[in-house]
Parts: sequence; C-alpha cells; structure tokens
Amino acid sequence: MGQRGEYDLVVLGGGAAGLTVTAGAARLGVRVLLVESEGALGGDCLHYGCVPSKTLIETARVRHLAGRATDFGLPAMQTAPVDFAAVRQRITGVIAGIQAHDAPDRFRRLGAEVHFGQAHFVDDHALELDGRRITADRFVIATGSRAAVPDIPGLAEAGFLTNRELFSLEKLPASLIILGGGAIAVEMGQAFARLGSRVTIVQRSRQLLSREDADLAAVVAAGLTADGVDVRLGTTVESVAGPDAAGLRTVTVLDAGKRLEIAAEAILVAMGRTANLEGLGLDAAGIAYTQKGLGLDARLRTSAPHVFGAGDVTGEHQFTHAAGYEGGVVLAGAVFRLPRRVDYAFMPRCAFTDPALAAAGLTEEAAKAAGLPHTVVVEPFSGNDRARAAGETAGLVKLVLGRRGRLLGVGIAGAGAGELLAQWLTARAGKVGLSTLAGTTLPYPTLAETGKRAAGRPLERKLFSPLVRRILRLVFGYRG
Ligand SMILES: Cc1cc2nc3c(=O)[nH]c(=O)nc-3n(C[C@H](O)[C@H](O)[C@H](O)COP(=O)(O)OP(=O)(O)OC[C@H]3O[C@@H](n4cnc5c(N)ncnc54)[C@H](O)[C@@H]3O)c2cc1C
Ligand SMILES: NC(=O)c1ccc[n+]([C@@H]2O[C@H](COP(=O)([O-])OP(=O)(O)OC[C@H]3O[C@@H](n4cnc5c(N)ncnc54)[C@H](O)[C@@H]3O)[C@@H](O)[C@H]2O)c1
Repeated sequence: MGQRGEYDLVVLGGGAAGLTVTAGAARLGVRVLLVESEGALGGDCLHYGCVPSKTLIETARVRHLAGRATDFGLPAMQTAPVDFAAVRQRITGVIAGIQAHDAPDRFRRLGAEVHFGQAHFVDDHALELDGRRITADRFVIATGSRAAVPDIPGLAEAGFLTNRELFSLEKLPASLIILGGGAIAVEMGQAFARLGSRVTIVQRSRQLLSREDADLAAVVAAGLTADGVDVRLGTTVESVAGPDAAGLRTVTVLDAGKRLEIAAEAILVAMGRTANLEGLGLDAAGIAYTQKGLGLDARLRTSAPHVFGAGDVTGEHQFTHAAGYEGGVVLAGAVFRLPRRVDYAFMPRCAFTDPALAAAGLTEEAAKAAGLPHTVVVEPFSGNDRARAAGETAGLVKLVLGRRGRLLGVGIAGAGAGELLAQWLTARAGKVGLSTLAGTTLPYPTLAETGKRAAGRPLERKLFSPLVRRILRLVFGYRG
C-alpha cells in the first residue's frame, strides 16, 4: 500500500490493552481511532473481571473476619444473611469511581478519536465501521476474551453464569457449583462461601490452580476447605440437568471412578477463556488465528505485520498487567517502529484468595521438567512474628534458584502474597541479588521479613558451615 491511511493507527477494543495503546499513541501525536463495541470503555477487567471480583472479595473478607471475632479475643459477632443487592451496589460504586479514569472524554482530550460501534476488516488496510470505510497504516486487535463454555450435555439448557452475570445477581445463590479450578473458581468460590453460599468446586485436574506448584496450591485449597468450600479434585463433569421445580440444577460428575450428582441453585462456568475474534473479518486481512487466540510473533505482530495483537486475544498471559505490558510493546513496534520483543519470563500471576497465591518465573515443577539444575528454598510464614500477631501463619515463600543462586522463580502462598511478590519483582528488575535482599533492614514486624529470611537461607548455609567455623577457630582461636 503506497498511500497513507486516514488514520495512523486504529485500535479495536477499549479494555486494558487497547486503552494503553490509545493513550500512549495519542499523547505521542499519532492520529489514532479507538473502536469499542460496547457502550463503555474499561473492558472486562473494570466491568466483569478484576474490579468487581476484588470488590466482592473484600466484602466477603470483612464478613468472614466478623465471623472470626472470637479468634481475636472479641465477643462473638452475629453475621446476618447477605443482601446481595447491597453488595452489588458497592461493586457498582467502585466500578463507577474507576470508570471516571476510563471516560471517553479523557482519551479525546489526549487527542484520540473514540467511536462506539462494530468494525470488521474488509482488506488488509481497511475496516468497515458502521457502514463507513476506514483506512489506516497500522491496527491493534485488543478485543479481549470471554468465558469458554465447553459443550457439556445439558449445560446450555440448564442455564449457567459466567463472569458477565456473576456480579449483577439479584440475590445471593444459596448454593453454587463452580466448574473449573483456576483463578476465577478459587477467588469466587471462597468469596461466595464467605458470603454464605454453599459452594462446590469441580476441578478436572488433581489440584487447584494446576499451573502452580502443588505445595503452594495446597495452601489455597486448605483455605477454601476451611471456609466450607467442597473442593472436588480429579473430577470430570459428565452432564447437567434442570432446573427442577425447586430451581435446582444437577451436575453429574465422575469422581474417582464414581458417578455422583451434585445439585445447586446456580452454576458458574470458569473453565478458561476464548478470544473475541469473531466478526472481525480477520480472513479478509490475511490474519492467522486459532481458537486459542491470535498467532503472534515476539513483537506481537500478527501474520499481517502491520496488525498487532495485545491483551487476552494473545491467548497467553490473561491478566490486566500483561495487557498493559503488551500495550507498551505494541506502542514500541507500531509507533516508534522499534523491534521490541515480549519477555514473559517473570510475568506475575496472583490468585487473590485468602491465603493468596502469587508467583513469577519458573515453578519447581517447570524447572524440573526443563531439566534445569536448581535448588529450592522454602520459608514458612509460621516463623514470622507479624503472621502470628495477625493469625495468618498458613503458607510459605518458595524460591527456585539456579546456578550461583540466580532466581529462576518465586512462589508465595500466604496472606498478602500479591503485595509480597513486589519485593521479588523489583529485585529481579534491578538485578539485585539474594545477599542484598537478605542484608536489607526491613521494618519489624512485617510479613516481608519472610522473604528476606528466604533470601538469606543459601547464604546462611555457607556462613554457618563447618568450614567457616574451622577457619575462625584457626584464625582467632575460638574454642566452641
Ligand atoms: C472474574 C475475573 C477476574 C479477573 N481478575 C483479574 C485480576 O485480579 N488481575 C488481573 O490481572 N487480571 C484479572 N482478570 C483478567 C483481566 O480481566 C483480563 O486479562 C483483561 O481484562 C484483559 O484486557 P484486554 O484489554 O485484553 O481485554 P478486555 O479488558 O476484555 O477489553 C476488550 C475490549 O474489547 C471490546 N471488544 C470486544 N469485541 C470487540 C469488537 N469486535 N470491536 C471492538 N471492541 C470489541 C470489549 O467490549 C472490551 O471492552 C480477571 C478476569 C476475570 C474474568
Ligand atoms: N487474580 C487474577 O489474576 C485472575 C483472577 C481471575 C481470572 N483471571 C484470568 O482469567 C482467566 C480465566 O480464569 P478461569 O479461572 O476461567 O481459567 P483458568 O485457565 O485459570 O482455569 C480454568 C480451569 O478449568 C479447568 N478446566 C478446563 N476445561 C475443563 C473441563 N472440560 N472440565 C473440567 N475442568 C476444566 C482447568 O483445568 C483449569 O483449572 C485466567 O486464565 C486468568 O488469566 C485472573
């Protein structure tokens, strides 16, 4: 294409990824058009994902703590049944507060054009947008993802919830079956149990959060079980029936070879995501894709190199912070024309349960599978004074170390794990070694001291070794 397009850049999708690219490009003087198919900007994270889920988790945590008053030496507190309308109102309020930051006018003031509508490619440099032909030099596909709904017999007829409906329920379901055992299942399973629903999680693999190390995932599983969640591992869903006259749906599962029926008022499907790529006319632009997502190179270019992808459409690290990071990589490629490549080695992940599980880099399992020489350091929270004061002693910090103590991965299961991971991510970004971390004076008493202690373990082994004792004895004549 010899001629310049009408726009320098068109961004499809106004979620975390698309907004990062749009804001950055507009501020750099790029003629950018943002197209969003729904009535508001902010995407899944703001409306149906991170924000409502974390708001709900906080509400559930407060109720849970009130129920534990006697553990802290307080008189018992009665927790009344939850009025979900009030919970929903709080969620709506939090979303509205954050929405202000994602208002279309903010992007327009930065210099972007924002259009609410449907667009599809008609050729590799042109889109049709509500009957109008739009041309551009570069494009970014950032249309996000939605719940993947497997073809389970009877599921569609019985009716089910996904993250789209979950936060706007009219009332708290008395009982809830969650299909899947990933991030959504653990976070929402615990939150609904704490609000008073009877929750069952049906998970096909042998552990929750199956991509994490089993010892860390077990801490989360124990937390959920303590909150009354019925966690069924190694269990396959066969079929779904209902609702019956009492409004109950029945899920038939195969649990350790036994066929069982579990009934509940509602079913939440949380079995992974499908990229939103339908209706975009990708074939007309020669853009390759699979069911999982866009096929992208390390610079996040599709098979049509002037079309980039970012966020959940990559089918990879489906987190808001990953979408933001990828937005930055796309800006480098599409605006600065720099060959910046993605580096996912330490892309953090965190399930915000209580205890939480946060990790980055390689798990111990992954290091083993890759045949990498490694050692593991484990430091339990039970040895931390702050954890004891807070009654939050469950969990551990786990380091996977390579040659010369190089950090290959870190996993934290415990209270505030997501916040505690920052210590490690910052250290790695700044190339700070374990000995520096171990030598840092932290305020006492803090949970972060568990991380510092873990960092000091390899050093300790060397320092308090028989060899050092022998040398000291020889040099200074110590008699111990
Ligand atoms: C319940 C839940 C909890 C989560 N919690 C967390 C968390 O705590 N932390 C975290 O990091 N991540 C979390 N996530 C994941 C996070 O929400 C996503 O990774 C993130 O929203 C991805 O951003 P995105 O920009 O790729 O997609 P989205 O934010 O979904 O944005 C895509 C946008 O594209 C629009 N769109 C779709 N089709 C078209 C089209 N054809 N044309 C134009 N626009 C279109 C959509 O309407 C949407 O606005 C959670 C997800 C869920 C479901
Ligand atoms: N705190 C966070 O960062 C956070 C929270 C919620 C969601 N998310 C994002 O949203 C995405 C979607 O969450 P999710 O929980 O739906 O997906 P997930 O990929 O985290 O987990 C899906 C789970 O469903 C199971 N599963 C898949 N197909 C199955 C089948 N046919 N039968 C039984 N089990 C099956 C898988 O084993 C897996 O455990 C996550 O990948 C994550 O990136 C992030």
